[in-house]
Parts: sequence; structure tokens; C-alpha cells
Amino acid sequence: MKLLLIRHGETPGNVLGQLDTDHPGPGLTELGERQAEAMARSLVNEPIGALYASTLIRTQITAAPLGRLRGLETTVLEGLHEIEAGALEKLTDHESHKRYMGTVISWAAGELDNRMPAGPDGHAFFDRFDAAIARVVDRASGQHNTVAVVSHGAAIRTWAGLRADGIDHEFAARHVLANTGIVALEGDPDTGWKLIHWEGSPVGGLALADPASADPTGRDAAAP
Ligand SMILES: O=C(O)[C@H](O)COP(=O)(O)O
Repeated sequence: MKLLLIRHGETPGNVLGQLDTDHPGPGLTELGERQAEAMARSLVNEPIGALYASTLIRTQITAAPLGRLRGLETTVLEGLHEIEAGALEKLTDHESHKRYMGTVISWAAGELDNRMPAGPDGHAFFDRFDAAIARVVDRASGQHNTVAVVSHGAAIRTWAGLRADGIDHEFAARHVLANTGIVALEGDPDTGWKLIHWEGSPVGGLALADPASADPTGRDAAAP
């Protein structure tokens, strides 16, 4: 099956460069709303059979135009939320961005014992994200081949960085995922996942990028 992992549209927290991972989290900026509308239109040729969002409301708002356009309910699934920033929550400085991204990229390298300060380790993240993806695959069970999952920048990069062939932790560190960027994978949990394409820019086009945003996961905070 084909898995479209879509980052949500821009939030006020992204603009400020906040490590913003608490529930329920912010909604979208006006640009974020436009990114979500454009994302729905851009996927017109994808035969999407099911649509999922995380428990953070920014993904549910992002999924809404796609759901309306395609007549799909958005299923909110536990486990797809952003990697918790722990003691770094709401911080905006470059050192905190580097610590956050450095930790999650080390998980993509398989170093799952590393822990976010006062937050999860890599085992906890992969356990919950793997379980969520397994539920997505189970529910599809041959009925549809393409599924859209609206999730988060660090979560998508980290999970794909370890779980998908064609990506490794260095690739995940180098390739940012802007709001409404998409990582498309083919496969399943048993045979494994393969990268089809990594669309790091907003899927609706570069006119929907925000060069002024300090977004921690949409920028190269993992670089040394
Ligand atoms: O974790 C981060 O770096 C952001 O604050 C939250 O990521 P998101 O914008 O993709 O949810």
C-alpha cells in the first residue's frame, strides 16, 4: 500500500519557532489554512481511500479540506502526535532546536535509548508511532491502497528515517519537511517501507512557503 505522510499546515507556533508539542496545540495561521486547501487540491490524482490525523488539532484542521473534497471522514488516531519536547517545550532558541532535532535524528540512527530532556526516549516514540501505522494498515486491509496520514515534522522525519528503505538518519537530518510537505512510502509493516518521494516544500507550491517562519522542523536545525 501507499502511505502519504503529510505534515500539517503552518501554525502560529511554527512562525515563532516554538518547540510546540503539547495537546491540544494551536490551530493554523491564515497561510496554514491556504496550505491545507492547496494540499487537498494537489492530491487530486491520488486514489486516497482513508484519511487520518493526530490528536493535535492542527492536523485535524489540515485534513479537513481533503476530507471535504474527497468525501472522507478524518479518523483521529492515538500515536501520530508530534514527538514531545519535554523540558524544551515552547523554547525558541537555536540550541534548543538543535538539541531536539539532534535527539530525534539519533533515534532515526537507531540510538533509541537516547532521551529527550524530561521527555520520551526513542523506544517510546517508535512503539506508539509503529502501533498507529499498524492500525492504519489493518483498517485498509486490501480495501484501499492509498492512505493519507496528517502528522508532524519531527515525527514523520524520524519514523521514516528509521523505518523506510531509501532514507537513513543523514537523509532525514538533511531533508526538512515544510508545512504540508509530504513523504510518500510504499510497502507495509511486514515487508517494509520504501521511499517513493520526499516533497520537502509545501505540496501546493513554493508560493505557499513562508521564508520568514522560524519553524524548528521546517529548517535545518539538525545540522551541526
Ligand atoms: O516539534 C517541533 O519542532 C515543532 O514545534 C512541532 O512540530 P510540528 O509543527 O510539525 O507539529
